[in-house]
Amino acid sequence: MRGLPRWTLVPAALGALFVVVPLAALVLRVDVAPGPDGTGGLWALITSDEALDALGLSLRTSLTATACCLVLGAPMALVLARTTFPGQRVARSLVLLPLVLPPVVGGIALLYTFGRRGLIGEHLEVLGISIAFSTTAVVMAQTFVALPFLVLSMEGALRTQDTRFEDVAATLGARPTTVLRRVTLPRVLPALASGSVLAFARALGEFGATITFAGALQGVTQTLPLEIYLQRSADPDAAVALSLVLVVVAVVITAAVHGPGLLGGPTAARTPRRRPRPDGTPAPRDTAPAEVAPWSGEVEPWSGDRAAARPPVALHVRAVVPERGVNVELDVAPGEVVAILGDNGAGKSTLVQVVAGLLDTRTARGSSVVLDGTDVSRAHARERHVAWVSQRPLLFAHLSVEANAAFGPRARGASRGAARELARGALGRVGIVELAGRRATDLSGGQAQRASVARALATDPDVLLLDEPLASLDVGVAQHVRTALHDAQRAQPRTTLLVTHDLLDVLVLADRVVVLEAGRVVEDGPAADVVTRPRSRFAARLAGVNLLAGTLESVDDAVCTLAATGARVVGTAGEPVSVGDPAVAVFEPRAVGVHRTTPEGSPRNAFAVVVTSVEPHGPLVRVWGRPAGGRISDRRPDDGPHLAADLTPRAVVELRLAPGERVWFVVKAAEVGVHRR
Ligand SMILES: Nc1ncnc2c1ncn2[C@@H]1O[C@H](COP(=O)(O)OP(=O)(O)OP(=O)(O)O)[C@@H](O)[C@H]1O
Repeated sequence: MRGLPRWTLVPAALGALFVVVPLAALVLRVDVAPGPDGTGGLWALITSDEALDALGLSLRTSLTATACCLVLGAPMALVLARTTFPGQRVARSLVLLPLVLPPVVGGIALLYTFGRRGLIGEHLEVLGISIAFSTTAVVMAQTFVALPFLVLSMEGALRTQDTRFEDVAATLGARPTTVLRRVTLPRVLPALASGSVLAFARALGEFGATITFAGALQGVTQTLPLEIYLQRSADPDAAVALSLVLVVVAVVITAAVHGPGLLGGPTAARTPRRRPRPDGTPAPRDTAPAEVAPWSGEVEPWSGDRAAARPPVALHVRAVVPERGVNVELDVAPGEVVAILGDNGAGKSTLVQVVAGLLDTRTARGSSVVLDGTDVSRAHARERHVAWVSQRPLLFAHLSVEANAAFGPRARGASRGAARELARGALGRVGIVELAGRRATDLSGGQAQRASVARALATDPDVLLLDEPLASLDVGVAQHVRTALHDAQRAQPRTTLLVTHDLLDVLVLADRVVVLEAGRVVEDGPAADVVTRPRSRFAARLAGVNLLAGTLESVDDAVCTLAATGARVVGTAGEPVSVGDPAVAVFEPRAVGVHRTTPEGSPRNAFAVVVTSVEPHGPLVRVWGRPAGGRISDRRPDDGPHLAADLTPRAVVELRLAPGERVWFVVKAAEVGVHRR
């Protein structure tokens, strides 16, 4: 009752009674015992020849109709949920029409299609095939009314499924049919099962379409609902007894769909089953750092068949996706790890999707991907030999960890044994070979992400695409996975694009850094340079330094003046520069002094700022400010550079610094490094 108004109980109870009382009345009307003359009685009535014929026919035809619904309905649901085509809404409405049509209308429609003089029936008749008023007609009538139940149930489940699982399977080399069989269908199995049960139930209870299209011939077309209807006037007791049989069947079916733990009913909540550990303690939950199995650091020998001989490949990508404002061109050297950085929406994932072949060619028109000199732009994701690891592990929940890792090699045609060996080798590389037998759902966040990396490595990809693989992990767990990635790369250098927002990833994993801004490359250089001498605002933020961009106005020996947005910055050039060069001025937050009044004398830069936040930063306090007119007048304050100053807590108290205060940020010219953009 939590949170529910009490009055809802009344209509709810009335509704329940409305369903239960008529059923109770039916049950009470049944004469279980035979009459005084020894005839009648429930058992005799439901075991009469007519009743058994009708029940047998109903079960046979309903099962056949359910099979037809599966064969036709599952592909229909797949097409409706996973494709787009003109007139799709209309097609969907037509498919679901039998749900709202009176069944008798369906029967008439079938008659005019498959009857003797029907649209198709008259041609079949010439061939000696007569459908109407046969058992086949019963099955067709039942299929006609039951099909939408299966389509609706499965389409709904497909629409809510995360299609990235299928993307992963494709990048692992699986063909569409393999993806369907091994990834899509297992994931919608509960919906498929409940849809089938509902279709079976609807077929079993079907009356109107059947009597119109198939008639009522005992043993041929007279199903149980027809038998009940016909007995109603001849023998009401028999009709009631047979109705009870249908009620019992309906109860069993309802229990199968909604009963506890059965076929994905509501009480069978999809919480992943966690196996206890051998010592009896519960299996670990996701993302709990303390529960990540300690990694021994040992690296198992790589047993990939192609690994030893094959040198890493070079990658050239031109990602042009106009709808997303992305236009990026990139060359990656063999075995190089390139970190792709940038703000949210900068185009990092889009770049990765283009390389993986996960965008349709219309969306990514103008894009091209060349691997080791071979143009794979038109190749399907499965043919590119490019593996993709995303922020979520996307492990196939119905498979073990080892089967997940073996998925790629199997999809590429390896035998079971060979795939298993490759999977174990890859799991060993990321330090979780001892988890091979676990279900994928029984892993912590860090273990799952390592398994996901192993699954990618097991295919020995030409290019590894890591799209924020550590972003969803706790710090400690991320460190485990980062180390695993680092060691895997050291053991076998692999051309890699690593999307990240984390400086540690750059420092530990990347050879080179590319920064994207609004779909364009704004910085590209060796990781060490980008971190120590950032040229883009994003890289400066990552490296924890202040950055102002502009054009060099004057150069006097090493001292130069940069005209930044509405301000002049004086600094020292660490490389040869000339007037007119686009350049950036970079300075550390700890070099910034904060003053309440305009400072006097010495070659200093002073920027009027409005304090935007004050936050702890190790033993110091970081004061963030946004230029506020004066030395820097930013026309778009929201886009203006944020400047940081690191002060002692005492200085913050003395200056009474709080968001909204106007102060001066002051930095000596000698502390400002200037370099070309
Ligand atoms: N499926 C999509 N359909 C249309 N536009 C999209 C789609 N996915 C992303 N975009 C848009 O494309 C641009 C680039 O998005 P993308 O996901 O590549 O950025 P990102 O750098 O990976 O961002 P984040 O760091 O938030 O993941 C954004 O403007 C985004 O809104």
